[in-house]
Amino acid sequence: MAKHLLERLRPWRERIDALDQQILDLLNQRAQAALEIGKIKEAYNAEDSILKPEREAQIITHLQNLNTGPITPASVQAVWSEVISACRGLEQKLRVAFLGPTGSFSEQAALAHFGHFVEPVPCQSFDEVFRLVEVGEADVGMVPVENSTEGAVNRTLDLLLNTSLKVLGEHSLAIHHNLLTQSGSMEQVQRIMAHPQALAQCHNWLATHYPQIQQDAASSNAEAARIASQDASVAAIAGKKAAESWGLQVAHAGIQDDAQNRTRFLAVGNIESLPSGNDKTSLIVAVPNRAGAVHEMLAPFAQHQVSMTRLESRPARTGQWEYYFYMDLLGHQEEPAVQSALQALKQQVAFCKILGSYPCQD
Ligand SMILES: O=C(O)C(=O)C[C@]1(C(=O)O)C=C[C@@H](O)C=C1
Repeated sequence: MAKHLLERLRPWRERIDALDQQILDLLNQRAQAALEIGKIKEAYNAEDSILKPEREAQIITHLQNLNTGPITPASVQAVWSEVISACRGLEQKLRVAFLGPTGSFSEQAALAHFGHFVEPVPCQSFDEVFRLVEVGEADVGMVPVENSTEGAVNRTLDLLLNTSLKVLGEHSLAIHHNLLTQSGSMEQVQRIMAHPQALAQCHNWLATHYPQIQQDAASSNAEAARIASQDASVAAIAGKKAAESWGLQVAHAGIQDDAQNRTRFLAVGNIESLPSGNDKTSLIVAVPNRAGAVHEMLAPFAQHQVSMTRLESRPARTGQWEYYFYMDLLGHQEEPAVQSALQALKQQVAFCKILGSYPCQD
Protein backbone atom coordinates (compact mmCIF):
# COMPACT_ATOMS: atom_id res chain seq x y z
CA MET A 1 0.00 0.00 0.00
CA ALA A 2 2.69 2.50 1.14
CA LYS A 3 4.88 1.45 -1.80
CA HIS A 4 2.01 2.04 -4.22
CA LEU A 5 1.43 5.47 -2.71
CA LEU A 6 5.10 6.41 -3.08
CA GLU A 7 5.10 5.28 -6.70
CA ARG A 8 2.16 7.53 -7.47
CA LEU A 9 3.76 10.50 -5.67
CA ARG A 10 7.20 10.03 -7.26
CA PRO A 11 6.62 11.71 -10.68
CA TRP A 12 5.00 14.73 -9.02
CA ARG A 13 7.84 15.02 -6.52
CA GLU A 14 10.35 14.80 -9.37
CA ARG A 15 8.43 17.57 -11.12
CA ILE A 16 8.56 19.71 -7.95
CA ASP A 17 12.32 19.10 -7.64
CA ALA A 18 12.87 20.18 -11.26
CA LEU A 19 10.65 23.27 -10.83
CA ASP A 20 12.37 24.22 -7.58
CA GLN A 21 15.73 24.14 -9.39
CA GLN A 22 14.34 26.49 -12.02
CA ILE A 23 12.85 28.76 -9.36
CA LEU A 24 16.20 28.83 -7.54
CA ASP A 25 18.03 29.70 -10.74
CA LEU A 26 15.51 32.47 -11.49
CA LEU A 27 15.72 33.79 -7.92
CA ASN A 28 19.49 34.05 -8.26
CA GLN A 29 19.14 35.89 -11.56
CA ARG A 30 16.66 38.25 -9.88
CA ALA A 31 19.03 38.78 -6.95
CA GLN A 32 21.85 39.56 -9.39
CA ALA A 33 19.68 42.19 -11.10
CA ALA A 34 18.88 43.75 -7.70
CA LEU A 35 22.60 43.85 -6.88
CA GLU A 36 23.27 45.69 -10.17
CA ILE A 37 20.49 48.18 -9.30
CA GLY A 38 22.12 48.65 -5.89
CA LYS A 39 25.46 49.52 -7.54
CA ILE A 40 23.82 52.01 -9.91
CA LYS A 41 21.95 53.70 -7.03
CA GLU A 42 25.19 53.90 -5.05
CA ALA A 43 27.09 55.43 -7.98
CA TYR A 44 24.35 58.01 -8.64
CA ASN A 45 23.61 59.05 -5.11
CA ALA A 46 25.11 57.25 -2.15
CA GLU A 47 22.53 58.98 0.08
CA ASP A 48 19.60 57.55 -1.86
CA SER A 49 17.59 54.89 -0.10
CA ILE A 50 17.64 51.31 -1.30
CA LEU A 51 13.99 51.01 -0.21
CA LYS A 52 11.48 52.06 -2.88
CA PRO A 53 8.02 51.43 -1.39
CA GLU A 54 6.13 52.36 -4.58
CA ARG A 55 8.20 49.97 -6.74
CA GLU A 56 7.70 47.09 -4.30
CA ALA A 57 3.93 47.70 -4.24
CA GLN A 58 3.80 47.89 -8.06
CA ILE A 59 5.68 44.61 -8.48
CA ILE A 60 3.27 42.77 -6.18
CA THR A 61 0.09 44.31 -7.65
CA HIS A 62 1.27 43.55 -11.18
CA LEU A 63 1.92 39.89 -10.29
CA GLN A 64 -1.44 39.61 -8.51
CA ASN A 65 -3.10 40.89 -11.68
CA LEU A 66 -1.20 38.37 -13.84
CA ASN A 67 -1.88 35.51 -11.44
CA THR A 68 -4.25 32.81 -12.69
CA GLY A 69 -4.01 30.58 -9.60
CA PRO A 70 -4.25 28.19 -7.87
CA ILE A 71 -1.81 30.31 -5.80
CA THR A 72 -3.99 32.91 -3.99
CA PRO A 73 -3.44 36.70 -4.24
CA ALA A 74 -2.54 36.70 -0.52
CA SER A 75 0.14 34.08 -1.20
CA VAL A 76 1.52 36.12 -4.10
CA GLN A 77 1.78 39.05 -1.68
CA ALA A 78 3.44 36.99 1.06
CA VAL A 79 5.89 35.14 -1.23
CA TRP A 80 7.01 38.20 -3.20
CA SER A 81 7.37 40.31 -0.04
CA GLU A 82 9.98 37.77 1.01
CA VAL A 83 11.57 37.52 -2.47
CA ILE A 84 11.92 41.31 -2.61
CA SER A 85 13.14 41.36 1.01
CA ALA A 86 15.84 38.77 0.18
CA CYS A 87 16.98 40.78 -2.86
CA ARG A 88 16.82 44.11 -0.99
CA GLY A 89 18.76 42.49 1.85
CA LEU A 90 21.60 41.70 -0.57
CA GLU A 91 21.70 45.35 -1.66
CA GLN A 92 21.58 46.52 1.97
CA LYS A 93 19.94 45.17 5.15
CA LEU A 94 17.10 47.48 6.16
CA ARG A 95 17.24 48.29 9.90
CA VAL A 96 13.63 48.12 11.14
CA ALA A 97 12.69 49.57 14.56
CA PHE A 98 9.54 48.44 16.43
CA LEU A 99 8.19 48.08 19.95
CA GLY A 100 9.80 44.95 21.33
CA PRO A 101 10.90 42.71 22.80
CA THR A 102 10.80 39.92 20.25
CA GLY A 103 7.39 38.28 19.78
CA SER A 104 5.42 41.57 19.72
CA PHE A 105 2.66 42.30 17.21
CA SER A 106 4.76 45.26 16.04
CA GLU A 107 7.56 42.85 15.14
CA GLN A 108 5.05 40.66 13.27
CA ALA A 109 3.76 43.68 11.33
CA ALA A 110 7.32 44.84 10.58
CA LEU A 111 8.38 41.42 9.25
CA ALA A 112 5.15 40.90 7.30
CA HIS A 113 5.63 44.31 5.66
CA PHE A 114 9.37 44.38 5.00
CA GLY A 115 10.02 40.60 4.92
CA HIS A 116 12.40 38.64 7.12
CA PHE A 117 15.68 39.72 5.47
CA VAL A 118 16.01 42.84 7.60
CA GLU A 119 17.91 43.79 10.73
CA PRO A 120 15.37 43.93 13.59
CA VAL A 121 15.79 46.82 16.04
CA PRO A 122 13.49 46.11 19.03
CA CYS A 123 12.76 49.25 21.10
CA GLN A 124 11.33 49.87 24.58
CA SER A 125 8.77 52.51 23.56
CA PHE A 126 7.16 54.16 20.53
CA ASP A 127 9.23 57.26 21.37
CA GLU A 128 12.40 55.23 20.98
CA VAL A 129 11.24 53.87 17.61
CA PHE A 130 10.80 57.42 16.27
CA ARG A 131 14.04 58.64 17.85
CA LEU A 132 16.22 55.85 16.43
CA VAL A 133 14.86 56.43 12.93
CA GLU A 134 15.29 60.20 13.30
CA VAL A 135 18.95 59.91 14.32
CA GLY A 136 19.66 57.31 11.61
CA GLU A 137 20.22 54.31 13.90
CA ALA A 138 17.34 52.59 12.12
CA ASP A 139 16.14 53.08 8.51
CA VAL A 140 12.43 52.64 9.14
CA GLY A 141 10.06 52.17 12.08
CA MET A 142 6.77 50.25 12.38
CA VAL A 143 4.21 51.63 14.85
CA PRO A 144 0.54 50.85 15.57
CA VAL A 145 -1.77 53.78 14.77
CA GLU A 146 -5.30 52.45 15.25
CA ASN A 147 -7.12 49.40 16.52
CA SER A 148 -10.57 48.26 15.40
CA THR A 149 -11.74 47.81 19.03
CA GLU A 150 -9.93 50.56 20.91
CA GLY A 151 -9.48 53.28 18.27
CA ALA A 152 -6.42 55.52 17.95
CA VAL A 153 -3.04 54.80 19.51
CA ASN A 154 -2.62 58.27 20.97
CA ARG A 155 1.12 58.20 21.59
CA THR A 156 1.72 57.40 17.92
CA LEU A 157 -0.55 60.28 16.87
CA ASP A 158 1.42 62.69 19.10
CA LEU A 159 4.76 61.44 17.77
CA LEU A 160 3.57 61.80 14.16
CA LEU A 161 2.76 65.45 14.89
CA ASN A 162 6.20 66.23 16.29
CA THR A 163 8.46 64.16 14.06
CA SER A 164 10.16 65.00 10.77
CA LEU A 165 9.66 61.40 9.61
CA LYS A 166 7.40 60.50 6.68
CA VAL A 167 4.77 57.79 6.55
CA LEU A 168 5.85 55.38 3.80
CA GLY A 169 3.60 52.38 4.24
CA GLU A 170 0.72 50.76 6.11
CA HIS A 171 0.08 47.23 7.30
CA SER A 172 -3.05 45.85 8.92
CA LEU A 173 -2.75 42.76 11.11
CA ALA A 174 -5.40 40.49 12.69
CA ILE A 175 -4.78 40.63 16.44
CA HIS A 176 -5.64 37.50 18.41
CA HIS A 177 -4.82 37.72 22.09
CA ASN A 178 -4.10 34.75 24.35
CA LEU A 179 -3.64 34.32 28.06
CA LEU A 180 -0.16 32.85 28.44
CA THR A 181 1.46 31.22 31.46
CA GLN A 182 4.48 29.02 32.17
CA SER A 183 2.36 25.90 32.76
CA GLY A 184 -0.68 26.56 30.56
CA SER A 185 -2.86 26.65 33.69
CA MET A 186 -4.20 29.70 35.56
CA GLU A 187 -3.92 28.07 39.01
CA GLN A 188 -0.98 30.02 40.40
CA VAL A 189 -1.78 33.29 38.64
CA GLN A 190 -2.14 36.42 40.79
CA ARG A 191 -1.58 39.11 38.14
CA ILE A 192 -2.51 39.51 34.47
CA MET A 193 -0.11 41.74 32.56
CA ALA A 194 -0.33 43.36 29.11
CA HIS A 195 -0.04 46.65 27.27
CA PRO A 196 -3.01 48.88 28.30
CA GLN A 197 -4.40 48.63 24.71
CA ALA A 198 -4.49 44.83 24.98
CA LEU A 199 -6.12 44.94 28.44
CA ALA A 200 -8.78 47.20 26.91
CA GLN A 201 -9.26 44.92 23.89
CA CYS A 202 -9.94 41.99 26.27
CA HIS A 203 -11.90 43.99 28.87
CA ASN A 204 -15.20 42.06 28.72
CA TRP A 205 -13.60 38.63 28.55
CA LEU A 206 -11.41 39.38 31.61
CA ALA A 207 -14.37 40.83 33.53
CA THR A 208 -16.38 37.67 32.84
CA HIS A 209 -13.70 35.03 33.44
CA TYR A 210 -11.17 36.47 35.89
CA PRO A 211 -12.79 39.50 37.59
CA GLN A 212 -10.83 38.84 40.81
CA ILE A 213 -7.32 38.82 39.29
CA GLN A 214 -5.35 42.08 39.40
CA GLN A 215 -4.45 43.63 36.01
CA ASP A 216 -1.12 45.42 35.54
CA ALA A 217 0.15 47.47 32.61
CA ALA A 218 3.34 46.46 30.78
CA SER A 219 5.25 48.50 28.18
CA SER A 220 4.28 45.89 25.56
CA ASN A 221 2.56 42.51 25.43
CA ALA A 222 5.82 40.83 24.52
CA GLU A 223 7.41 42.46 27.59
CA ALA A 224 4.55 41.02 29.69
CA ALA A 225 5.33 37.61 28.14
CA ARG A 226 9.01 38.05 29.04
CA ILE A 227 8.02 38.80 32.66
CA ALA A 228 5.63 35.81 32.76
CA SER A 229 8.45 33.56 31.53
CA GLN A 230 10.29 34.41 34.76
CA ASP A 231 7.34 34.58 37.18
CA ALA A 232 4.77 31.79 37.50
CA SER A 233 2.32 34.12 39.28
CA VAL A 234 2.01 36.28 36.12
CA ALA A 235 -0.18 35.55 33.10
CA ALA A 236 0.56 37.65 30.01
CA ILE A 237 -1.87 38.68 27.30
CA ALA A 238 -0.02 38.37 24.02
CA GLY A 239 0.08 36.70 20.61
CA LYS A 240 1.13 33.15 19.79
CA LYS A 241 4.49 34.47 18.51
CA ALA A 242 5.23 35.83 22.00
CA ALA A 243 4.35 32.41 23.48
CA GLU A 244 6.91 30.79 21.14
CA SER A 245 9.54 33.47 21.79
CA TRP A 246 9.25 33.24 25.57
CA GLY A 247 8.49 29.53 26.03
CA LEU A 248 4.96 30.05 27.41
CA GLN A 249 1.84 27.89 27.12
CA VAL A 250 -1.61 29.05 26.07
CA ALA A 251 -4.04 28.96 29.02
CA HIS A 252 -6.87 30.60 26.97
CA ALA A 253 -6.80 31.37 23.23
CA GLY A 254 -8.62 34.14 21.36
CA ILE A 255 -9.66 36.21 24.40
CA GLN A 256 -10.07 39.54 22.50
CA ASP A 257 -13.65 40.87 22.82
CA ASP A 258 -14.00 41.26 19.05
CA ALA A 259 -13.14 38.20 16.96
CA GLN A 260 -12.35 40.55 14.04
CA ASN A 261 -9.91 42.63 16.15
CA ARG A 262 -7.31 44.29 13.87
CA THR A 263 -4.54 46.81 14.29
CA ARG A 264 -3.27 49.10 11.56
CA PHE A 265 0.44 49.89 11.64
CA LEU A 266 2.32 52.66 9.84
CA ALA A 267 5.85 52.43 8.48
CA VAL A 268 7.79 55.66 9.05
CA GLY A 269 11.17 56.78 7.75
CA ASN A 270 13.12 59.48 5.97
CA ILE A 271 11.96 58.27 2.56
CA GLU A 272 9.20 59.77 0.38
CA SER A 273 7.23 57.15 -1.51
CA LEU A 274 6.49 58.11 -5.15
CA PRO A 275 3.06 57.41 -6.74
CA SER A 276 2.41 53.67 -7.11
CA GLY A 277 -1.01 54.00 -8.74
CA ASN A 278 -2.92 53.02 -5.58
CA ASP A 279 -1.92 55.29 -2.71
CA LYS A 280 -3.11 57.03 0.41
CA THR A 281 -2.02 60.37 1.88
CA SER A 282 -1.97 61.07 5.63
CA LEU A 283 -2.01 64.59 7.07
CA ILE A 284 -2.68 66.59 10.23
CA VAL A 285 -4.77 69.76 10.18
CA ALA A 286 -5.72 72.34 12.82
CA VAL A 287 -8.53 74.86 12.35
CA PRO A 288 -9.47 77.92 14.42
CA ASN A 289 -12.05 77.30 17.16
CA ARG A 290 -15.04 78.97 15.46
CA ALA A 291 -18.38 78.05 13.89
CA GLY A 292 -18.11 76.43 10.46
CA ALA A 293 -14.34 75.87 10.60
CA VAL A 294 -14.54 72.07 10.43
CA HIS A 295 -17.10 72.28 7.64
CA GLU A 296 -14.73 74.54 5.65
CA MET A 297 -11.83 72.18 6.34
CA LEU A 298 -13.73 69.30 4.70
CA ALA A 299 -15.13 71.27 1.73
CA PRO A 300 -12.01 71.06 -0.54
CA PHE A 301 -12.15 67.24 -0.46
CA ALA A 302 -15.80 67.19 -1.55
CA GLN A 303 -15.09 69.85 -4.19
CA HIS A 304 -12.17 67.91 -5.73
CA GLN A 305 -13.78 64.49 -5.18
CA VAL A 306 -11.06 63.16 -2.93
CA SER A 307 -12.24 60.36 -0.62
CA MET A 308 -11.37 60.44 3.04
CA THR A 309 -10.84 57.03 4.63
CA ARG A 310 -10.17 58.25 8.16
CA LEU A 311 -10.77 61.33 10.32
CA GLU A 312 -9.59 61.40 13.91
CA SER A 313 -9.29 64.28 16.37
CA ARG A 314 -6.79 64.80 19.16
CA PRO A 315 -6.72 67.66 21.70
CA ALA A 316 -4.14 70.35 20.80
CA ARG A 317 -3.30 70.76 24.53
CA THR A 318 -3.83 74.53 24.48
CA GLY A 319 -6.61 74.36 27.07
CA GLN A 320 -8.84 76.12 24.51
CA TRP A 321 -10.82 73.09 23.26
CA GLU A 322 -8.74 73.15 20.09
CA TYR A 323 -7.99 69.99 18.14
CA TYR A 324 -5.67 68.45 15.60
CA PHE A 325 -7.46 66.45 12.92
CA TYR A 326 -5.69 63.40 11.52
CA MET A 327 -6.86 62.50 8.01
CA ASP A 328 -6.20 59.76 5.50
CA LEU A 329 -7.11 60.51 1.87
CA LEU A 330 -7.27 58.20 -1.11
CA GLY A 331 -4.67 59.17 -3.72
CA HIS A 332 -1.05 60.36 -3.80
CA GLN A 333 -0.27 64.01 -3.01
CA GLU A 334 1.23 64.34 -6.52
CA GLU A 335 -2.08 63.36 -8.18
CA PRO A 336 -3.90 66.46 -9.55
CA ALA A 337 -7.15 66.05 -7.55
CA VAL A 338 -5.33 65.53 -4.25
CA GLN A 339 -2.88 68.34 -5.06
CA SER A 340 -5.74 70.80 -5.75
CA ALA A 341 -7.64 69.77 -2.62
CA LEU A 342 -4.52 70.17 -0.46
CA GLN A 343 -3.78 73.59 -1.97
CA ALA A 344 -7.30 74.80 -1.20
CA LEU A 345 -7.11 73.28 2.29
CA LYS A 346 -3.82 75.01 3.14
CA GLN A 347 -5.41 78.40 2.37
CA GLN A 348 -8.18 77.77 4.88
CA VAL A 349 -6.56 76.14 7.88
CA ALA A 350 -4.26 77.41 10.62
CA PHE A 351 -1.92 74.40 10.37
CA CYS A 352 -1.40 71.60 7.87
CA LYS A 353 1.28 68.94 7.97
CA ILE A 354 1.46 66.30 5.22
CA LEU A 355 2.76 63.11 6.83
CA GLY A 356 3.32 61.38 3.52
CA SER A 357 1.82 59.42 0.64
CA TYR A 358 2.27 55.66 0.49
CA PRO A 359 0.90 52.53 -1.22
CA CYS A 360 -2.49 51.29 0.06
CA GLN A 361 -2.30 47.83 1.51
CA ASP A 362 -5.88 46.67 0.73
O1 LIG B 1 14.00 48.39 -8.14
C1 LIG B 1 14.78 48.71 -7.24
O2 LIG B 1 15.03 49.92 -7.01
C2 LIG B 1 15.42 47.69 -6.39
O3 LIG B 1 16.25 48.03 -5.58
C3 LIG B 1 14.99 46.26 -6.52
C4 LIG B 1 13.92 45.89 -5.49
C5 LIG B 1 13.44 44.44 -5.87
O4 LIG B 1 13.99 43.48 -5.31
O5 LIG B 1 12.59 44.33 -6.74
C6 LIG B 1 14.48 45.92 -4.12
C7 LIG B 1 14.32 47.00 -3.28
C8 LIG B 1 13.47 48.15 -3.61
O6 LIG B 1 12.71 48.57 -2.52
C9 LIG B 1 12.62 47.91 -4.78
C10 LIG B 1 12.78 46.83 -5.61
